[in-house]
Amino acid sequence: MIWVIGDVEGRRYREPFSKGILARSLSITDIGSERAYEIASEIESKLIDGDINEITLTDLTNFIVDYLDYLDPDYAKKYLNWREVRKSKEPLIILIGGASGVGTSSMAFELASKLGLKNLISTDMIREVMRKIVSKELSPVIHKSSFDAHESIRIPSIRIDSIIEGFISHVDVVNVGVEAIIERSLKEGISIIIEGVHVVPGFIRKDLISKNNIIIFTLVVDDPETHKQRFFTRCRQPWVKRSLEKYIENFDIIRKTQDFLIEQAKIHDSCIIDNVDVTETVDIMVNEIIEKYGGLKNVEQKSE
Ligand SMILES: Nc1ncnc2c1ncn2[C@@H]1O[C@H](COP(=O)(O)OP(=O)(O)O)[C@@H](O)[C@H]1O
Ligand SMILES: O=C(O)[C@@H](COP(=O)(O)O)OP(=O)(O)O
Repeated sequence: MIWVIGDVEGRRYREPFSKGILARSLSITDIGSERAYEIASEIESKLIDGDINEITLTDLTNFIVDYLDYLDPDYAKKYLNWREVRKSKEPLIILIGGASGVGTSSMAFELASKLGLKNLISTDMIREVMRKIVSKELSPVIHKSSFDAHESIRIPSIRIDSIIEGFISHVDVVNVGVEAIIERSLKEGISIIIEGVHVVPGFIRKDLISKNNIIIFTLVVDDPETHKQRFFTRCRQPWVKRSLEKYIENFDIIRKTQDFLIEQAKIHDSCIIDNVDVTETVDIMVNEIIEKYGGLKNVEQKSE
């Protein structure tokens, strides 16, 4: 048995070396789960061959980095960068927005797997809970979708496109719930990914979004045909209950909401990603996170 020695607030602890834990921590590189497990086994064998049955977490990390560097310096670099990110005293809160069907749910899942983050919530789910609390009479807009919320606006404004007005009203209400999740995550120190059409640059309270440990991405699908196909691939899954018709009928409106999201992302200088290739989308998000968050040991609020 190899024991790994660490300390929390000066109190020493030890836990058995686990190839599974080590393999999962290598997910940030592009090694792939099978090879990651092989590398974890190779590292374990080297420790045993070196008659090491107790090792500090720091020495184990250095041992892993040296072995990764020997295999491929890029593996070591990605592993080290990610460990820097995880040293921060603040939780990592990742917001992934985008019009319906662009891939926010799928990319959130891929990113969570890559980063080893356990908490992931969709704004659709937040909205569902809020719908139970707020009646249709009191807030008709929350009981609609983002792309048909305009139908619930009782007195449409003459100054703004009614579709965008409906979208704004719908997003604004759901954001009360989104902000509650962000506040809870900050309070508890929980890293989380929040994804969905209701994550819109400029809609989340400035005192929250200005924190350096909160990062927002806007996914888009530039090509309309590719975007439309996404609804077909999603509805192809036998367990998916949402009707394809509803999205195809409202496709032009959904594209209009995407144009609004792009406008908002540009105004608020937030990262826009054309979500065409899964690996590329995830790599862009990982690199952005490491760049923005990696050097922060003690996260402080950005100056106003
Ligand atoms: N980068 C991508 N390349 C190919 N297909 C994708 C990509 N991102 C998402 N998809 C697929 O598109 C469909 C819609 O994605 P989903 O995550 O459900 O969208 P959203 O949550 O934004 O409505 C799903 O079938 C998903 O597998
Ligand atoms: O409100 C909306 O635009 C969609 C967002 O869901 P995604 O398409 O982004 O999953 O929710 P809906 O009411 O269609 O279930």
